[in-house]
Order: sequence, then C-alpha cells, then structure tokens
Amino acid sequence: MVAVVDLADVKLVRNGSTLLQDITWQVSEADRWVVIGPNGAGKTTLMQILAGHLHPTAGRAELLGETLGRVDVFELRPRIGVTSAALAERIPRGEAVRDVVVSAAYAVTGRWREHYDPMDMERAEELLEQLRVDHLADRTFGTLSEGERKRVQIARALMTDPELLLLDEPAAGLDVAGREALVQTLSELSQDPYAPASVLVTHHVEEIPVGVTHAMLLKQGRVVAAGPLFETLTDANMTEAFDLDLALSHSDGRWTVRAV
Ligand SMILES: Nc1ncnc2c1ncn2[C@@H]1O[C@H](COP(=O)(O)OP(=O)(O)OP(=O)(O)O)[C@@H](O)[C@H]1O
Repeated sequence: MVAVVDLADVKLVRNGSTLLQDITWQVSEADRWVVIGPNGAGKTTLMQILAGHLHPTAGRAELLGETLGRVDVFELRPRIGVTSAALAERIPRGEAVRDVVVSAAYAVTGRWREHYDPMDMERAEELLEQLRVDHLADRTFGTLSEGERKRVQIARALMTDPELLLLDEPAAGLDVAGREALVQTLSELSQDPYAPASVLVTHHVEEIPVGVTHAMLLKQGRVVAAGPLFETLTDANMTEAFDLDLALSHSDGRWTVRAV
C-alpha cells in the first residue's frame, strides 16, 4: 500500500502554543479516515498540514511521497482536494456554480480561466451530477442554500482529480435533512473504489459516512487513538477524547452517541 500521508512525530507550535504533538500517522490510498475531537483539539490545524499550508515545527510530514519543506507546495497542492469553511468564504458569491467547479482546474495551475477546455467543462458537469447539483449549474454560488454550497465545494475539490481529499466539517451548519442527504452522498463517495483517499473532520459521530475505514480521535493536540474504525471508535476512547462518559451505538453503518 502506498502511503498518501506519512507523519512521524509531528509537532506544531504557533505563537508559542503547542497545537499538535507526537502525531505519527499513515493514510494509505484506499483509506477513508474520520478525525474526531472536541473544539480546539487541533483538527483544523492537522488538516492545514495535510493540505500543505502549514509545515511541522518538528518531525517529518510526507504527503503523496513528498516531504514538506523539500517540495514545492505549489506543485503538491493541486494533488490535494480541500473543502473548508475558510475556503468557501473565498468563493465569489456572484460566480456561476459551473465556473466555481471548473475554475479549480485553472486556479491551481495558474492558467487563464476565460477559455475553458471542453474536457474540463465535461468533467465539471459530471461532478455536479455526481454531487446531485447539476440542476444548479447556471445559478450563482451566493443564491445556493448551505447544503447546496457544500456539495458544490466538494465537486470543486474533486475537479483536479486529487489523490487526497480533505473535508473539514462538511456537514457543519446543515439541518438534519441536509446533513442526512450529504452523509448519503459522502457514503457513496467513501464506498467508490476509484475515489481518492480521504480525511473527514467532524465533532459528530452522526456525520460519519458509511464506508469510512479508519478513525483518529484527537484531544489537546495529541492522538487519543487511531486505527481501524471499529477498534478505535469505542466508548472508552470517546469518553477520554471528550472528557465525558459516552456510549456509542452503531446501526446500519451509522453511529450515534449519548452521555451516560
Ligand atoms: N495561529 C495560532 N496561534 C495560536 N493558537 C492557535 C492558532 N491557530 C489555532 N490556535 C489554537 O489551536 C487550537 C487548535 O485549533 P484548531 O482550529 O486546529 O482546533 P479544532 O479541533 O479544529 O477546533 P474546532 O473543532 O473548534 O474547529 C485552538 O486552541 C486554537 O485556539
């Protein structure tokens, strides 16, 4: 198995605060990971390392076989698809949905975006269809509901055919119907053997799509547990990560949790 992510003793210090430490972790190309942890655990910080936006203060971080610090991150980043609230804020509200998706191929390569390649347009249409938002292709991004925006962002993240897909809280801000519909779509993606390796960040076990293979629980910048989903997502590990007595239930591939 090829390691898509290979972190060894990663530590990250910012403004004098240690945000991550002792992070040793491998993600293989067939893996679908979920990273769970309370507010402030370091999940987004970890995603920023995986996106090539932050370098570890100590330790070694290899992404797609390249070592951070020794590789041109501008060549690496197109190989990594990212969705996050911070990125969504940068999408112009007046941009047509089709352009939001197709422009990903141009933004990352620096090509001029007025002349889209027909093959790129075709791929954008296919992705919009896969994410079930093809009927919105002519609308502007700003007119979409939160759930529709999340889907368009995922289509955009997949546009460059990345080898690693990072989804930072993709269901945040959605109502229960929107969440369930998105989890269904992410379940299809997770179970697609041609989909890239993925890492999904969430606070909520209810948002874990069917098909996720591995979990990491983070707390105060450290790994509480990491490994195959069913070995890792246990009452004891959740209780430790969230400092609260928790009991998990699992049914039909979906998870719930409650305090006991
Ligand atoms: N530039 C920075 N300088 C100092 N501390 C920071 C910086 N950026 C983030 N932090 C702190 O690092 C910790 C981890 O933040 P991070 O956003 O990675 O957590 P998170 O697990 O994603 O949290 P949430 O679930 O609330 O989104 C937090 O305590 C945050 O305040």
